[in-house]
Amino acid sequence: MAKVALITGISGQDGLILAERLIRNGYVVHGTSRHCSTSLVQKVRNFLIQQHSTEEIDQQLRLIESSLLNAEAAKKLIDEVAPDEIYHLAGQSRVGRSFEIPVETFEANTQSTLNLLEAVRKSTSDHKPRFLLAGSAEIFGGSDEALLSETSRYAPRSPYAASKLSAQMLVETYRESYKLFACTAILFNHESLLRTPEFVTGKIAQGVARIALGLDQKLVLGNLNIGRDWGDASDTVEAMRLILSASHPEDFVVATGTWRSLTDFLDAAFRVVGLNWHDYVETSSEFLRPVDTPRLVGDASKLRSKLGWKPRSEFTEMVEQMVRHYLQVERGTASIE
Ligand SMILES: C[C@H]1O[C@H](OP(=O)(O)OP(=O)(O)OC[C@H]2O[C@@H](n3cnc4c(=O)[nH]c(N)nc43)[C@H](O)[C@@H]2O)[C@@H](O)[C@@H](O)C1=O
Repeated sequence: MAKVALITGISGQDGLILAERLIRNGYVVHGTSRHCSTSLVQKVRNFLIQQHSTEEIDQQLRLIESSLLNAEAAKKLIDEVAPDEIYHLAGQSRVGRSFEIPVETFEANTQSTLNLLEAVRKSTSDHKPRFLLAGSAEIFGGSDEALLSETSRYAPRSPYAASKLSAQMLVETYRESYKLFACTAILFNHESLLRTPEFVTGKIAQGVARIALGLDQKLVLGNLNIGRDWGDASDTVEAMRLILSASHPEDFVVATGTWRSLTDFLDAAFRVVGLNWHDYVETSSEFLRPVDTPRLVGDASKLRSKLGWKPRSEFTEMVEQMVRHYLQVERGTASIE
């Protein structure tokens, strides 16, 4: 019997990459989205069709419209799909935006997690599904530790970070008190060709492409004095799979361990088209956050040693692929989906 996975938020960067990986591994994948519009269904299928036949997609993929904010709907979803594994990726993922919509952020990230955990707890199925939450390194946003691990001090500094920390605490509670196989993957920044310009890496890749093609003269950013541990989404998704396949439920930091400044990213991105970023980048207060996270670097030793995870991709190569992809998008020969 094929394993059944439920991916909430299947149309996001991680959801698409994970769906592709699970289908490749023989799973039947049920993916939820708040609105299953024709364009969303097309977006998911268009992505998967690059790697799979139409028959495989028809047999192994089901898309479901579902609001996880409704406890009854979440319960019905779990009962009907009866998944072996749940990857809870849906939510409001923009840190800056969370300062403007804290209530919606908390509902999308925390209430949804509680509803799903409750649905799993109440499920009468013989084998309860394993549950993974896409957590966030932002829970350490205000920390001054050089390398952040599972035991680092929590220091949320945005409504987004607070919502992710609360969701993670719910996962821990259900694991310890109700003995569910529930884990949080504490994700550091991870990028891919699917990264949209709402995030700084996608914005830079798009901006560089537009400047190189003569469509824009400059790229306007916010705070340049930041650095991140930018990994590759494909490696991150592999970590999620490993965490749910482990013998015990545990939380794991997912990070490369390497720090890059935003100007390192700019350097690498502009170099792809033979330009110097100093000539094109400007800053504006429009893109500043009320409180920013200056630096986040993770220590994934636990994931490496216990589950054998190793990031495979390399920073400069990843940046180059993102810029080349956006060059195609801006020339009109590819879509960011
Ligand atoms: C781990 C964490 O990772 C991601 O959150 P993020 O780190 O906030 O990602 P970002 O790409 O929006 O910002 C990175 C940094 O870049 C600075 N920055 C400068 N200028 C612009 C700018 O123009 N736009 C944006 N978006 N950021 C800018 C900005 O101020 C910030 O310091 C999400 O996946 C999130 O879901 C998650 O969990």
